[in-house]
Amino acid sequence: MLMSKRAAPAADNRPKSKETLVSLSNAGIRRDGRWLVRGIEFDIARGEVVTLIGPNGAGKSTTAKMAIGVLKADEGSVTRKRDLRIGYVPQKLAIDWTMPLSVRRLMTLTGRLKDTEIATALEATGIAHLANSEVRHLSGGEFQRALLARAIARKPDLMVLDEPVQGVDFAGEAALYDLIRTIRNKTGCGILMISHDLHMVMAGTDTVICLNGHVCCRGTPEVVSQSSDYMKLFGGNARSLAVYNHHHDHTHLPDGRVRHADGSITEHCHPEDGHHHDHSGHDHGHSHDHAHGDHAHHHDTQKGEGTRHA
Ligand SMILES: Nc1ncnc2c1ncn2[C@@H]1O[C@H](COP(=O)(O)OP(=O)(O)OP(=O)(O)O)[C@@H](O)[C@H]1O
Repeated sequence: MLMSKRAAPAADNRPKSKETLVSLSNAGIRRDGRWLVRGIEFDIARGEVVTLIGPNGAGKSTTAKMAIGVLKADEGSVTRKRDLRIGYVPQKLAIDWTMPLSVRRLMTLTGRLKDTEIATALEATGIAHLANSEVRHLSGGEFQRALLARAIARKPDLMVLDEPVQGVDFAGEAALYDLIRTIRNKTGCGILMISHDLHMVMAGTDTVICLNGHVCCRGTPEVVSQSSDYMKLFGGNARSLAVYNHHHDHTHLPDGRVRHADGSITEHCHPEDGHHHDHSGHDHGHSHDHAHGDHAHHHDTQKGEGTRHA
């Protein structure tokens, strides 16, 4: 399907030479009698950028929180390198925007930092000149840079970035992805990034994992970007075509069982189920013919709307 012509969804063929920072094995989170995500399998190695994509409500944030231990897996296992240092940039930040807050203060809200550490981090994200600026006056791109600076100041082994380009215009977005790549190259940290826009993942991602309550598919973005179908969908006019389709032929029921196209119900997916196909020739669209809850199956991501969550 869209990520890889050959790779089965659960198979992970990446070389294992680099130090593994986090490893999820058959991991799932259950709330109110419903599996939010289930059967999640992936590793993040040092220096690797893994991006989770999927529609709204697919479980991307839930999976990231499970990976870093904010949420505990209800089944399966999540293992982290000993003393793993994590820099987390959440999707939403509980900030009282009516209160004055400088960038410098934002950096130290959750822990002390030396002046030199603050200066180095702001320098690295290109906003050293904004150290004393009011956070509420920052542009979307500057705000995201401030959050990145805050995360890298503690020299994490793993950075987790939940929608790191929200509220950022197109040019700013490209610059931010460059910056994220530079941080990875300079520090060698692993990066787990979340996006619901397939276009975004082209920038410097090693592995894309498409979620929809479970791992639909995974692979390198190169495979996608080199395919003529991808070009048709995303080339040239990529921004307005940030809609992805892919085909599922089964439904994950709230109790974890699976209902197939023929109406039969089994405990697990069949190997030949939709997201397990060899998808060569598949259009790189993403049209779900079944529901994993009530999320939208086509989504056109509009950026630059300044969605800063308070
Ligand atoms: N604590 C909770 N209790 C019950 N349901 C929850 C809880 N947290 C999240 N959910 C539900 O789990 C599903 C996955 O949520 P999650 O935030 O992980 O999705 P997402 O892929 O990050 O979505 P988005 O792209 O909209 O940010 C959603 O349907 C959400 O409503």
